[in-house]
Amino acid sequence: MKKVFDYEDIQLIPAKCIVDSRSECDTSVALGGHTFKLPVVPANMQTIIDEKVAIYLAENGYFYIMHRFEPEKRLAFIKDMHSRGLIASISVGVKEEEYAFVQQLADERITPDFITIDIAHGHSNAVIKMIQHIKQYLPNCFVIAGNVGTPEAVRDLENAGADATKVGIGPGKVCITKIKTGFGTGGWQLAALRLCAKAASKPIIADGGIRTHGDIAKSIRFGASMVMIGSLFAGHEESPGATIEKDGKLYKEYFGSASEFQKGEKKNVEGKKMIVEHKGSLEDTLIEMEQDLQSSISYAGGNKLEAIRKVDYVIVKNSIFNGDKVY
Ligand SMILES: NC(=O)C1=CN([C@@H]2O[C@H](COP(=O)(O)OP(=O)(O)OC[C@H]3O[C@@H](n4cnc5c(N)ncnc54)[C@H](OP(=O)(O)O)[C@@H]3O)[C@@H](O)[C@H]2O)C=CC1
Ligand SMILES: Nc1nc2c(ncn2[C@@H]2O[C@H](COP(=O)(O)O)[C@@H](O)[C@H]2O)c(=O)[nH]1
Repeated sequence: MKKVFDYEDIQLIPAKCIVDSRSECDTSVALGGHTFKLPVVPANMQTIIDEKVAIYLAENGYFYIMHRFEPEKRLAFIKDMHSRGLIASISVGVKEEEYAFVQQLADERITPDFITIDIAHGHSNAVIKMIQHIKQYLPNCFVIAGNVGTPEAVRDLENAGADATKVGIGPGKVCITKIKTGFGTGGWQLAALRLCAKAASKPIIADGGIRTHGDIAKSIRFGASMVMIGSLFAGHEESPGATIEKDGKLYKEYFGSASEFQKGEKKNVEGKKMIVEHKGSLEDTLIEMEQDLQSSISYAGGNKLEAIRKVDYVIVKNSIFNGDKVY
């Protein structure tokens, strides 16, 4: 069995600084022929992103992936984003009607810039078939496929034509897959990312388990091109989740895409609903993330994101917080 670790077990080792100010460090990243301000994408979940948030992110140079839980809105969404000169990035599942939707896009000569195939167990013939279907009908679309947790899965989806893969089965904050099924990368997501990245020949998106901004830098170090984040983006003024007042304090709801609440039935439930403290504006969080990542790059001894990939690290088993809470 391989030695495994997770985000809280790792510290990156500083290298000599080459910048005079952290503001000189460039956090931008290229994906699918576009350059984005941060290697970060809010999770394609209904309490994290809606049309308004997508427009805000796209207009301000951030990557986004719209969720797939209001399928009837997708066509109009793509047209609206394109009419504004913004990228269109949507999600699909693998059921029969999704094949018809992709066909409809092709018939109407509408190509979203990015399509993410978003299912729980992405190492499957269902996802391989959908990748091939999208590539046949929308060959210019950048396809992200997931979720997976093994090098074999990354290779299979890349070989089927995926342009990027999304890694993470069960590390999410509202995930109960690990408890309900006994499977996943929960508790060793960073080590799983490392194994997957070694096998990958295309970009990897690390998905789930990010609890601090430092975890973004650690994901980059272990091979991610981009990091998908749910819980840290939940609870903002702009977040679509309902606002709840409790004992005079404001909270917002954050629920799993496989929760009973999302599904509307108690069948194959692998997610839960929780409330998170109200966090203020999304813009402030994005700016803080950028500043923290600029600082990470400076500690890595560079002025670009790639510098982080080269740093050394130590495993400090479960001790980096010295018993403190994360925040
Ligand atoms: N990243 C993660 O760890 C996880 C994420 N999720 C999220 O929850 C949402 C719902 O996911 P999902 O249930 O896949 O979506 P869907 O309910 O749309 O299921 C997609 C298809 O895959 C099948 N399917 C799902 N899981 C399995 C499995 N373990 N084995 C075989 N077939 C399977 C479903 O059939 P059937 O329902 O009949 O089995 C269905 O046909 C997604 O957004 C997903 O990303 C969910 C769990 C884990
Ligand atoms: N097992 C489940 N995973 C889920 C569900 N809904 C979303 N997700 C995954 O979690 C991440 C976000 O993780 P976070 O730690 O940043 O909060 C998200 O991108 C999905 O991959 C679910 O119901 N069950």
